[in-house]
Amino acid sequence: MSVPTSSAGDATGSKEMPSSKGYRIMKTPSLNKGLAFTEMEREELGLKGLIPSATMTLDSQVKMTILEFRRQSSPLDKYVFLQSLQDAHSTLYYAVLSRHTSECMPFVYTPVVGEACQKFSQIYRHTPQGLYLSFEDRGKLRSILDNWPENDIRAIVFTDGERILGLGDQGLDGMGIPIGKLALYTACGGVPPSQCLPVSLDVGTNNEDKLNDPFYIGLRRRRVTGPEYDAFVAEFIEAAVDKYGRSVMLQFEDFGNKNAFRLLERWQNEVCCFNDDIQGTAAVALAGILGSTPLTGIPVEHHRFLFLGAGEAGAGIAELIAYAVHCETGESIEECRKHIFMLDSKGLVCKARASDLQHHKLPFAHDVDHVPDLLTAVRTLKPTALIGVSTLAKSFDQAVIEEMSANSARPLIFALSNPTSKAECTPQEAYQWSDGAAVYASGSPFEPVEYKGKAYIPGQGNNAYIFPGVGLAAVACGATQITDLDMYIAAKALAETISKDRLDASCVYPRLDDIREVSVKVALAIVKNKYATGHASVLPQPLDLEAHIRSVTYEPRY
Ligand SMILES: NC(=O)C1=CN([C@@H]2O[C@H](COP(=O)(O)OP(=O)(O)OC[C@H]3O[C@@H](n4cnc5c(N)ncnc54)[C@H](OP(=O)(O)O)[C@@H]3O)[C@@H](O)[C@H]2O)C=CC1
Ligand SMILES: CC(=O)C(=O)O
Ligand SMILES: [Mg+2]
Repeated sequence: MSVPTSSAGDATGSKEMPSSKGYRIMKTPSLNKGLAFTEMEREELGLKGLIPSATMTLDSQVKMTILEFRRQSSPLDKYVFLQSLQDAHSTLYYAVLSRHTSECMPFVYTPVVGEACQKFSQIYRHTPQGLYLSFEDRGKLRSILDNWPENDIRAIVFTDGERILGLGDQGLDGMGIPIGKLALYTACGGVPPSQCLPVSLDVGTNNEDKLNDPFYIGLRRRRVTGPEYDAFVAEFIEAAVDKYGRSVMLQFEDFGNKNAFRLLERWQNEVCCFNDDIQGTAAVALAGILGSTPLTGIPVEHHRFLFLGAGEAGAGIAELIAYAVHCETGESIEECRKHIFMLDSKGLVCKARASDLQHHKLPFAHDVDHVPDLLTAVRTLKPTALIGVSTLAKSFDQAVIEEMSANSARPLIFALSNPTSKAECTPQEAYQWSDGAAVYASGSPFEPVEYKGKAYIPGQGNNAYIFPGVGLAAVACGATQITDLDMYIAAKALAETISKDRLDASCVYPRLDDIREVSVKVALAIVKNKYATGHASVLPQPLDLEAHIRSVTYEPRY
């Protein structure tokens, strides 16, 4: 990024851009070094007097900042503190996030980003953190992209805010999600922050509280639907590809499921895109299942799966499991789906309901009797793995977990709904009600648990283990397409990173503090596949793919 130049006589009225070069440098987050500017830089760049005389290294700045972060009193204060740091001093922000990933991640991402989205209008800080593309500006999106200060964008996360975590329609306030996800692209995947762009597609909201809130900063109208909605999304995607090129990676995030499946089908073979809630979640869940075999003794093809929730996450995970079993055993996908059952808000998805079911549920509408509730489904179907993607807090109750334990010596209990308040059960509950037998994972982070003198670490089964690696892969090889095979490969690569000591604590995911290395492994697996299948545009193929991937990663340093 270059230093903004002084310009007078524009639409800023009588106000002019500051003429001091040093001031403009310090106000540019990616150029600001704060107290780390050297004496020579202070002289040469006109910074004298703008900074106290002390100097500090990046290491000392990180130490000082993490202490200040810890002094913030509420979770939302911590979120705002980190966002303000990102706005003011981005190298320091990414250094803090990269070196204190497990400590800071809950305040950039789930669960606190959920509260931040609910209150996004209240905590809006008047600095551009991404692009807000309003339906009112349809027809002009391509030129609006030129207002963003960076031109070499490689990764975009975009949402229309309709299904923000398990918190429903947040309208424009859902922008907290793309901002948080892209912060993890950089902190966890090493994708350069200048190449990342968060985007909110503001098509209105059906959230009455937002519509009635005088301080809501989004479009004050009910959601755009139908052909106008599709045309607006298409205008954005085409504008992004036109400006940034065929290999710009577009991540659909937190769309409502009536749009998400259709949009993915429409665009997945045309541009480099994926839907994180459908595909990224699928890969992380499959990784946990593959990684659990040493604990359960059950390979994926011998599990019997029951899902609570048959939406984006549920259908995505179920289809990838079937794909994985098909790849492992050679059985047809249809056969592989027969081991997977789903409940939605109307009970068991089954053949008798076929005429009323959404398209994505039909492959799992088996010829079994309808049951209305989870406990009866567990009793009759006898699953060995229970996966919660329902947004229904506390739905895995004692009776359900006990019944699961009767079916399997080490039942898989994945309570993946976000944020924490929506988790189907806590790890404490899962371990206690299964007498320590459950192999548990959650979508949002939980503290380790001690049960009967043994230490358990609840793994975070969150797509954050996948999308930074997918993004890194796409950027490193200029991917032109992301496929289900990529997600299967990513899941296998992630499963291979689980260490013995994590497994000893019944945990089926690696340490979050190791995520940079994990993302390189995920990226390497995908990049190999992209070259093998002709979906890489960085040519000729680098000889050493891992070295190439590492060479494109960003390190926060001055
Ligand atoms: N851990 C992770 O990485 C991820 C977690 N998630 C979480 O998963 C949850 C679901 O997300 P997503 O699939 O995208 O959302 P969707 O809206 O697409 O699907 C939600 C599903 O839950 C079902 N459901 C709702 N209420 C009940 C109920 N009372 N009983 C049974 N089923 C119910 C819905 O039923 P119906 O179809 O009848 O409406 C629907 O099938 C969210 O909390 C989200 O945060 C999502 C992505 C990633
Ligand atoms: C993690 C995530 O993508 C979600 O809960 O929507
Ligand atoms: Mg999501």
